[in-house]
Order: sequence, then structure tokens, then C-alpha cells
Amino acid sequence: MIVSINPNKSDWKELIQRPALEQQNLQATVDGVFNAIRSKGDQALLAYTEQFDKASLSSSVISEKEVNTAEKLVSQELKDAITLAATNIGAFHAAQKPNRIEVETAPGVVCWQEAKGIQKVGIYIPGGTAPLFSTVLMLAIPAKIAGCDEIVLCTPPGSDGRVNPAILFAARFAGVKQIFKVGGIQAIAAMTFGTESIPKVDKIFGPGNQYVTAAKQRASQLGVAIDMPAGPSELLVMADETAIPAFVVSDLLSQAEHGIDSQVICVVKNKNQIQAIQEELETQLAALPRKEIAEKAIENSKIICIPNDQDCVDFINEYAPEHYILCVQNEDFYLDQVRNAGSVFIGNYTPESAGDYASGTNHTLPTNGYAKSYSGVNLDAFMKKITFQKITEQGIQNIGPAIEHMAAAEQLQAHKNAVTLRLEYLTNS
Ligand SMILES: NC(=O)c1ccc[n+]([C@@H]2O[C@H](COP(=O)([O-])OP(=O)(O)OC[C@H]3O[C@@H](n4cnc5c(N)ncnc54)[C@H](O)[C@@H]3O)[C@@H](O)[C@H]2O)c1
Ligand SMILES: N[C@H](CO)Cc1c[nH]c[nH+]1
Ligand SMILES: [Zn+2]
Repeated sequence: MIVSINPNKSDWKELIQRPALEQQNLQATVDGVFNAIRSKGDQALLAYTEQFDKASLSSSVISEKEVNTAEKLVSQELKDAITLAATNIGAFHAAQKPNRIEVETAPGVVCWQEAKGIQKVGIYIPGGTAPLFSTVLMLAIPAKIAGCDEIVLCTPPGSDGRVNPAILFAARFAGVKQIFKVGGIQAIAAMTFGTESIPKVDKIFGPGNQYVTAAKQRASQLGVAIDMPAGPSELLVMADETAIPAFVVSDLLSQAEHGIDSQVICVVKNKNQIQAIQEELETQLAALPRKEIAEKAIENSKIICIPNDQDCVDFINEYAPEHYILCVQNEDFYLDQVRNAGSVFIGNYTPESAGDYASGTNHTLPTNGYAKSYSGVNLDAFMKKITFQKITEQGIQNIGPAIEHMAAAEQLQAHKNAVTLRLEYLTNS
């Protein structure tokens, strides 16, 4: 880990940088795949699955039979764990349901707002290096609660052409019926344009690696909405002397093991904390099955010592972490000043993994500093708000003259006429 002690504020810009991605090649690859899927549909989809996932398939569609088989392969313990997680995720997201708002803004003028589920949503479930079936729950459960009519799920197959059984079980459990084995850019392109087998959707959700994230950004330029840029996982831990080094390190490694381009940051207030963290890191890292991945991510990661609380807060808001663990004595000071973070975890007994799986909050969160401007996935993301108004004869008489004046001032005579005709009709009747 890179160590930085009491950095100058002028160094912060450098310290908040995430690992650099090869943007130029990435964009060219995304454009190439999008063009091919748009013109050749399923034929291109299967060719890219062969090229990028080394899976030779005759169709991307996952049948009922495959889901039935998968269901039998998932242990009862895992089914029970998924059930517990789904209950908590469901409870937290159901509580986010917005109420209908109705206001009589002037006598005879009633306005109201209602939230409706987006009709067709696409959910991307990462599966390149780990089968993230927890993401199925994080996306399909709120989609169902929001009242989305169609949920299209895409996830990459392994080189054996199969999808991890837990992903299929979680999909059925959450009520998803349209499941496709296709990943990466080609999955996002398929849901953007639609192919012979995969429906076009209105909005695409879900995290993924840099290919998936860049493809979602391309989809949004082509008129399909996206949740947010949810790329390589990241975590910032703010730890004072009350934080237990072994816990801090376990959390840092939990996000470092996601991918070589993940980044974790540990901010400490006292430089004497650094040695214990580094020693723990070596011990815990050595025992991880995904040691090689985590090790690479740790090379991009940092321990930063900032002695002053206000500077710590300012740095963290500048970094805008996807996940923010707060493990300090003066918790309230830090909590009051959180401005930019995807999701916050408080105290020694709130590991980041709790939010990844089962506390109830959503784990699909903005990365790469996008927490400055985006929320993580929540129920609202699956809904649109539609406004309604109904105006009576008295109502149009009340607000009509103001509309006439404003329309005339904007030099829009037809707008004015739409009111004038009605007012004249009422006067003459
Ligand atoms: N921000 C969040 O909310 C969040 C949540 C969960 C996971 N994540 C992140 O999701 C990512 C999952 O990544 P993953 O790779 O395991 O799975 P993935 O499903 O995102 O990506 C796998 C796909 O990448 C494509 N791909 C791989 N190499 C390619 C290449 N050279 N050219 C074109 N396409 C290529 C393949 O089509 C493959 O199907 C991790 O970075 C993890 O940190 C983020
Ligand atoms: N930490 C990831 C979000 O960045 C989500 C996840 C799924 N499974 C494990 N972790
Ligand atoms: Zn995770």
C-alpha cells in the first residue's frame, strides 16, 4: 500500500485518483461490439460470447429446465441465507415506497404526483471472476417492489457455457423469468438495441468491470437510461485508535479481492496506527484464495495519515468513496459532515460485507468519485414520477389570466389562445 503521511492539500488531487483505465481501446471496443450487435443481433452476441467468455453456445436463453437443475444444486444453508438477505433487502426497499402527493395549488386547480414502475428493466449480474448472485437480490427485489412489468437478466457464462446455480436460484427466488447467459459489453448492447432473443429495455441496472461500465455509459448516449457508473469496487475506512486493526484490514481486503482494479483507502489520524495495519494486511492477505487479485488491488491502495478531523472529513468528501467505514470515537462529528459516499458503515461491528449481502441496504453503488453526484440504487431508481393536474371552470378562471400574460410575453400566441378560448366560452355561456 502507498503510505502518505500528513499530505499537503495540493497532493489530494493525486491521492484521490483511481487506477487508470485504458480509455482509448476501451471506447473502440465498446463501439465495435455495439455496432455488431445492432446490425447482426444474436449471431454477433454468440460470437462475442465465444471470444470474450470462451463459451461456445447455440443460444443465450436460459431454459426453465436449466433453472430447475440449478435449484437442486444449491445447498439448503445457502437457500436459507438468501432468504434471510432477501427479507431484509425487501423490508428496507419496500419502506422506500413514495406516497402519492396531492395539492390544490389554487381553488379549482388540483395537482398530484404518482410514482410508477419503469416497464422494462435490464439487470446485469457480474460473473467474470466471481458469481455475484447477491446482485440479483439487490436489483430484482426493488424492481418487483417498484412494479416493473418486465425484468431481463443478463450474466456471463463460464467457459463451460453454464451460469452459477446460485445466480439462477436467486433469479427464480426473486421472480425473474427472462434470463440470458451473456455478459460484458455484448450484454449491455443487446439490452440497448434488442436482439432476436433478448428484449430491448428502458433502463439498465447493475455493476460490472470497466467494459460493462463503459458499455452502460454508451447505452445512455443511445437513449436507454442507466442507474449510474457502478464500476470496480472501492472502500475507504476512517480509523482512529478505537478501530481494531484486524477488522479494518479484513474490510479493506474484502473489497480488494473484487478485482485488480479495485482500490481501498485507509485514513488514520495517528501515524503509529500504520504499522499494525500493515502487519495485519500481510498476514490476512497471505491466507486469501484470491490473494493474487487482492495483491494487485493493494498496489493501487493507500494508507493516509491526516491528524486533523476536519481535514479527514474534507479529504473523504473529496474522494467520495463507494463504501465508507467510519470507525472513530467522535462518530457524530464525522456523520454530520458526510456529503459524498455511496453507503456508510458505522463502528467496529459493521463490516462492509454486511451491506454487500444482508443488512438490507443496496450494494449497487457509484464508484470512481461519482458518489459526488449519484445515489446508489434504491427503489426510486426503478420508478418514474408522473404528475397530473385537473382544473375546474373556477380553476381556469383563477389562473387563466396569468397564463395569458405569460404566454403573450413569451410571444407564443397559440399557448395564449388555448386559455383565451376557454375563458371566452365561460363568459358567454
Ligand atoms: N460498484 C458496485 O456497485 C459493484 C458491485 C458489485 C461488483 N462490482 C464490480 O464489478 C466487477 C465485476 O467484474 P468481473 O470482471 O468479475 O465481471 P463482469 O461480469 O463485470 O465482466 C465480465 C465480462 O467482461 C467482459 N470482458 C472481459 N475481458 C474483456 C476484454 N478484454 N474485452 C472485452 N470484454 C471483456 C466479458 O464479456 C465478460 O463476460 C468488479 O470490478 C467488481 O468490483 C461493483
Ligand atoms: N462490494 C460489491 C459492491 O462494490 C458488492 C458485492 C457483491 N458480492 C460481494 N460484494
Ligand atoms: Zn463486495
